[in-house]
Amino acid sequence: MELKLHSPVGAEPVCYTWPLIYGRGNDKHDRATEIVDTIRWVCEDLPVLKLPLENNILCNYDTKSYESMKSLCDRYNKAIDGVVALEKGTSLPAHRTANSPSRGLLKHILLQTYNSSVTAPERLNQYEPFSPEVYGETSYDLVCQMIDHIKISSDDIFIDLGSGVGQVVLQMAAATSCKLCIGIECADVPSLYAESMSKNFRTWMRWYGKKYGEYKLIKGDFLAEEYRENISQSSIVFVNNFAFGPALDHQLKERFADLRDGVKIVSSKNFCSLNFRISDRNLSDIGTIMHVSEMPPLKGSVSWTGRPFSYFLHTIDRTKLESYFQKLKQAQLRNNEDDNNSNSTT
Ligand SMILES: CC(=O)NCCCCNc1ncnc2c1ncn2[C@@H]1O[C@H](CN(CCCNC(=O)Nc2ccc(C(C)(C)C)cc2)C(C)C)[C@@H](O)[C@H]1O
Repeated sequence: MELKLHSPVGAEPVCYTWPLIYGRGNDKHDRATEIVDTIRWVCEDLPVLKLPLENNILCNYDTKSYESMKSLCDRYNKAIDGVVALEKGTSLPAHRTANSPSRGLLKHILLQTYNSSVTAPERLNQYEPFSPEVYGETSYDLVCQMIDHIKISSDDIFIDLGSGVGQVVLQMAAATSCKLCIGIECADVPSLYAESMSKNFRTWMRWYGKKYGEYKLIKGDFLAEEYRENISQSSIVFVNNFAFGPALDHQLKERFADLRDGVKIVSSKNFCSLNFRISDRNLSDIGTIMHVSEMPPLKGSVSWTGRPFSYFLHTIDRTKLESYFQKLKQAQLRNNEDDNNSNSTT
């Protein structure tokens, strides 16, 4: 037994097999709820359908009954076939100029992508600071806040260092105008899931008729020599380094020394002290070439320590170091003048 949903833009229908895998005790992964939410999201894009569907089918259905879900899907499909047929007639079918998904829709698509890809979440270490299982709970909104906080253009290349199953990369590819989004992940299980996440993401985005930028999910160790260039060519670097040790952070600082001025690094632990001041004792610190600031924690987000999470925005700026040496030189020149003056008067 299966349930089909026709695409609002005439792409291939998606199929769910019944019985649906019920959320492992949590409704956010309940595929039946996902089907109803999908119909609601399609209605958001098609106001002509919103009222009739809400009044007729979205008001009474039983997610535990196949018959009820079957009739829900059949009536949705009938309505959609009508709209798609109508659009086929018009000269400029609206969806040909695909738009980016709204933030609400993208959150739903990332959940659908996760549900259809990560079939055994227990195989992922769920104690990660941002476990993929609950991505939509806080990480999604957090990344939205980062997107609002840093100016992003189509000249930008984004990289997520240690990208897990790829949720942040997919979100950035669909939510920003970056010309390329890259994720590098070394562990086997998340990398394998990232492949199916990518496949299902493309299927869902095509099904909704939504556009997204180019992205690459790479399996590898981001410290490997072969990825130095991927990092040095990036202009926006995300690294959730909260649980990284000093050795790993040091290795990352080495890569950051190659980044161009203006490049932004957003992390969950700061790479240099917030009150770093250049002196002749810390000239080799990464702090000499970057400004760092603490970003406001996401409203409502608390970390497992109970304190609100805070984030750090680092911006590469070598003029800091240049002006330090300028001042040093001027100071030396003044000292020399004073010496000369004092010599000449003696
Ligand atoms: C071969 C080998 O294992 N060598 C050891 C190398 C260690 C360092 N190199 C690594 N290379 C590649 N991937 C590695 C290596 N270290 C570990 N990871 C992977 O990071 C993943 C965990 N990721 C999260 C995955 C999802 N992505 C996010 O949460 N991204 C993200 C980034 C920034 C933010 C903000 C802006 C808010 C700060 C929010 C979210 C973080 C915590 C590091 C795990 O799957 C690890 O396997």
